[in-house]
Amino acid sequence: MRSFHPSDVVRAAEAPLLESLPEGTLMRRAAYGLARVVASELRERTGGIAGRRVSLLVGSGDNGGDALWAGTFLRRRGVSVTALLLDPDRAHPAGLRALRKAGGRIVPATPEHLGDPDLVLDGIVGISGRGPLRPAAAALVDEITAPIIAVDIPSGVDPDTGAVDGPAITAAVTVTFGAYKPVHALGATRCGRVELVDIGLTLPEAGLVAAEPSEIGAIWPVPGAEDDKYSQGVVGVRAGSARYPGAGVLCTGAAVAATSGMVRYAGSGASEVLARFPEVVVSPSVAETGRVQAWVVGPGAGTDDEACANLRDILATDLPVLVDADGLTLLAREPGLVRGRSAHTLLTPHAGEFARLTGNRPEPDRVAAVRSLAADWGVHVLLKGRATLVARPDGHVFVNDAGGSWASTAGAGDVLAGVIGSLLSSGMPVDLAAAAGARAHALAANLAAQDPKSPGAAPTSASAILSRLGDSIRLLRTHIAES
Ligand SMILES: NC(=O)C1=CN([C@@H]2O[C@H](COP(=O)(O)OP(=O)(O)OC[C@H]3O[C@@H](n4cnc5c(N)ncnc54)[C@H](OP(=O)(O)O)[C@@H]3O)[C@@H](O)[C@H]2O)[C@@H](O)CC1
Ligand SMILES: [K+]
Repeated sequence: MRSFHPSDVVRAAEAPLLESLPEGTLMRRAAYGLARVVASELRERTGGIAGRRVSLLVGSGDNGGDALWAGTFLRRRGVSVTALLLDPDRAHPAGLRALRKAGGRIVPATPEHLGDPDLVLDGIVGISGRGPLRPAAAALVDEITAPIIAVDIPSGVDPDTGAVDGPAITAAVTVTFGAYKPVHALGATRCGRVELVDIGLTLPEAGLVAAEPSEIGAIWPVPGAEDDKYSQGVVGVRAGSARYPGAGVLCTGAAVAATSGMVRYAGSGASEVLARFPEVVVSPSVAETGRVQAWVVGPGAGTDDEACANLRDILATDLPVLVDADGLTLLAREPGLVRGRSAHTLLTPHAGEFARLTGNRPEPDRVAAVRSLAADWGVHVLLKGRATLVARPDGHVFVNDAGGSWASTAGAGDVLAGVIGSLLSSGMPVDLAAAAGARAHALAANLAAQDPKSPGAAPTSASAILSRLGDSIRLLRTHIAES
């Protein structure tokens, strides 16, 4: 698992080391690691290190100190270094002295001093930064055309929420120290590739984690020697309606593709489902559906009296239930249906549905928002987005950065619900099922946007995502073989 630690936790972990080590040791450790990444980027991008040009954007705190020390180490390798000071009176004194001594140029932070660098280091703010870039920094950053390496975090992006509320850095690479911070998962599009430099921090267990692909591959249920179609789990799908038959087809098809057990469909779209997926066992109603180990309810299922009665009946069982889409609209009117359940419930809202459930949109602090809904209602919550979050009622959160936004297409949510539902029926813990489903779905969307016969990517669709689920699961499972 990859852990993400908020800034107050990182600061607390730094404190004992700052006490016990000679002054400046921790910063030089961080800066040395940063300089190594910058040097390798220079070599990669320009074919060499000595004689290349690096500009440092230096703010008023230790983040600027990191940049100045990294500049010092790069000077020693023959790099031409210019430090642009945004707040000259507050720039890190020891870093400034070291860079000056090493032969770096130190200038005020104005566009005419930017020159034509090969790389720019963003040392404007680190974990004490709040809000967007201030006007002088924003004006300077506007002029930059070279790739930017962010020091610890991309400045202007909130370190703990990844929220952006005005001008901010978009980095090609972010080099972080001691621990990944929430921004590296929640604001991934601003961070570029993220490299972690170990500075020897001892950290507590994190409340925000991401599963590695190999970990998802390792837990993905596949039939064992003794398994039959029932023993692997049977999922019931109550999705689709006369108005939205496609939702039933997509959701059921995804459940079929995700695991090898059995899928039962209940609803008015049975003939459409059968036409596309003859392996599904269909019945016209929830009451007539055979035994299942988990339910998916809601995608395209409507909000009429019958849909409401079905939701009630399904939630009255002692089985894990995933509620999505129209099911969430109904729940928003009657939250009592899930609050007292003894079995697990997973709600899978997008931001708009989240607002319907709680009265507030989840931004800017999506992690806090999803935790609060999960704790208040005693449910698991998967909040969709580029960074999908899965919160347990106890506050533990999984994050999955999709690595692209190709899944932002109609019907993709129906596919996600089907995948997770079938994992739930296999008996997988709810948070892992949701996190694994989100990962496989995002990967399938990225695969669907690509074509092995030509480079690049193109818009895709929910049907195409469904058709690449098998490839996605195979890829995740190959990671086990490789590791
Ligand atoms: N301690 C150590 O040994 C180690 C520390 N490490 C490094 O230190 C970093 C944290 O450093 P830090 O705490 O000194 O503050 P930092 O993030 O540089 O901000 C400085 C000041 O900027 C200001 N400011 C706020 N928002 C702003 C904005 N939007 N735009 C512009 N300015 C803004 C605000 O001051 P204000 O102007 O509001 O008075 C704030 O106090 C950490 O990320 C890591 O890089 C590593 O080297 C590991 C070892
Ligand atoms: K920074």
